[in-house]
Amino acid sequence: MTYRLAITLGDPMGIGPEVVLKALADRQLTDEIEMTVVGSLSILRDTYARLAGGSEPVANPEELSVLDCPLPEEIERQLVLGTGNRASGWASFAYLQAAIAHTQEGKFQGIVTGPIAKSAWKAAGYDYPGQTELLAEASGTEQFGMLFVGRSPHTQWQLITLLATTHISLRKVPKILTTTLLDQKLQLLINVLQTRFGLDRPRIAIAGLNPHSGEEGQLGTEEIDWLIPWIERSRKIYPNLTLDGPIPPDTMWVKPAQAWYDSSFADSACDAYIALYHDQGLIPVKMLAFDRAVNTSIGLPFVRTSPDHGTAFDIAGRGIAQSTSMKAAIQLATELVYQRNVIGRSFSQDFLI
Ligand SMILES: NC(=O)C1=CN([C@@H]2O[C@H](COP(=O)(O)OP(=O)(O)OC[C@H]3O[C@@H](n4cnc5c(N)ncnc54)[C@H](O)[C@@H]3O)[C@@H](O)[C@H]2O)C=CC1
Ligand SMILES: NCC(=O)COP(=O)(O)O
Repeated sequence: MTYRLAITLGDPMGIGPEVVLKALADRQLTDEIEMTVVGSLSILRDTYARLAGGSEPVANPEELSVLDCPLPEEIERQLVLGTGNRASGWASFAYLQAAIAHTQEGKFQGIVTGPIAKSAWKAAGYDYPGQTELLAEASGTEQFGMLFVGRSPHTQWQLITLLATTHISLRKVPKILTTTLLDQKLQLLINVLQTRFGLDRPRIAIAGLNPHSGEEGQLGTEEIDWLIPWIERSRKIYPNLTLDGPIPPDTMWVKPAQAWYDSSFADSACDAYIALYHDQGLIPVKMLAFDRAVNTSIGLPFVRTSPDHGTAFDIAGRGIAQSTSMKAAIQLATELVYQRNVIGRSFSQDFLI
């Protein structure tokens, strides 16, 4: 069987089209699996015309498989390169919807999404916190997670980070974090570590919520009230698992940072890290691996990955966007599609960036 990935352009006025064309110029990447770009051919042609002949190779859209999503004239007129607005939000939403519909028909086994601006979606009337939630809703998935995977170019050690909560205001974090939510996220994480990453007895670290994990209640009581009891209960439920924590959130990232640069620290680092809220997890991930981390949605009935960066409107059209995170997203999606669909196939370490 031939496996196929859909690659959406994301916001057409951001760097999505540029990083897609740069990534697809990499032959090694495109040899592994068939890929179809989902977006507007007119945008791809404009991007190619701007970038071709520059310092970095770019794929020619005429030589790619493209699922064209032509834009209505009224939308096209409102597009402004480097700006996310109602029209660009309309377009990026349409691209993702098309990719989902074709995936559900069985045309694709996975989707790699270009970055979108949530504010542009909102301006276009689409009220979703992000692409993850649309993918979950469209596929009828109630329990899903946002996982970031980055492989160190220095040591090959992998930083795997699950966000227990995602796109919500900081004020809401303590209200939304419950032991039921953590049960669901932990179960999803264990499942993906075992089935997709081959980690049968994973060691997982979980961050505290408060500074110094509450300092025995002096700086906050969530740890004493429910987080420590939840960790103790989870250790009994999953005896094959090592669950460390709650670890003071500032120091939790010291060992991963050491393992990122020096393989002699790999054994003291954990297989995966659970951050309780968006920035607690993504500041260290982006500090270490902004150029190569991949956001993957777990729990969906198909594979979904995305680069970790956003639309970068500030550099759109300048030809200087790095495509390494998009390449890593395509590579990880390829690996996950094969792992889901081809029993027993595994990839060598050097397959991944
Ligand atoms: N997967 C997705 O769809 C994501 C979307 N976003 C959205 O992106 C928009 C902009 O978010 P920001 O916080 O500004 O983050 P951003 O990642 O777009 O940009 C942050 C900084 O990094 C630079 N940068 C980003 N990607 C780069 C690349 N590939 N090569 C070179 N430089 C790069 C930008 O120029 C900017 O200076 C927001 O609307 C946000 O919601 C943010 C993260 C992920
Ligand atoms: N910070 C991660 C992010 O914004 C990705 O969101 P999503 O569009 O993948 O849901």
